[in-house]
Amino acid sequence: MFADLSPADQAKYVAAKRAVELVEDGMKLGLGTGSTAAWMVRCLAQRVKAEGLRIQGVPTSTRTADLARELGLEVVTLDQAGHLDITIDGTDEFDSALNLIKGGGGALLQEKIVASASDRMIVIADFDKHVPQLGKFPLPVEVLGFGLASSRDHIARLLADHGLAGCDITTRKQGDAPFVTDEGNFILDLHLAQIPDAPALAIALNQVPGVVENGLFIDICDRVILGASDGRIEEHVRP
Ligand SMILES: O=C[C@H](O)[C@H](O)[C@H](O)COP(=O)(O)O
Repeated sequence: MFADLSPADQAKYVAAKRAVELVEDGMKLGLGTGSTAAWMVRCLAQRVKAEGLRIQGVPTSTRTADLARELGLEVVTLDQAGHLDITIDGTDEFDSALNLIKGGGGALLQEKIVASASDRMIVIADFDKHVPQLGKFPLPVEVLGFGLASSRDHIARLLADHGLAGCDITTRKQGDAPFVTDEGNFILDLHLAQIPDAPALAIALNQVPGVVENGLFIDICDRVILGASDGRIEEHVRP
């Protein structure tokens, strides 16, 4: 199943496999979204099959739900599960405080709800995702379609107040059409380059009418597991 992987996939697999080792029989899990999280779903399905684990999974996107079902995992909604033991997800960036930028795949809203309903959030990634300061990866913000231009202008003014004047804000596209999230909303990508005060910006963005959620995950992630293509693993725990 895991033969002939590219170095990038080997790194993701190594991190995913390690995270799945922390899963115990009877747990309810949040299943993240993205290429790294997909490896976690595959590794989890393999363990469930081999060891007969009783696991319920709450997916954070239709993509992950489809993959989990295809591999035979039991999929339930967050409300059916109630409380979750662990969410395992990927990230686009993380800093040394284990704050994250997520949403490169557009799943940030369900990811944040699911991670926040979990006792622990474990992030899996390759070493390149570790940054000294968040912001190089464009910050995704999920917004309602109603009043999109007005919300974008409001965000631009807010960024200026946070010392980030003049940053480009783009509407995410899928082909020629706007990208639409699982919840039927749009994504604005904020090209900030650096975010001097991520906790403050995360709170401020969610005050803008029309903003549904932003991709800054502050004080949510408990542990990051990094994998490398040579099998090396590094773990960071939130101080
Ligand atoms: O919306 C997508 C998620 O936040 C992903 O977890 C994130 O973009 C990382 O994806 P990948 O593992 O493919 O780099």
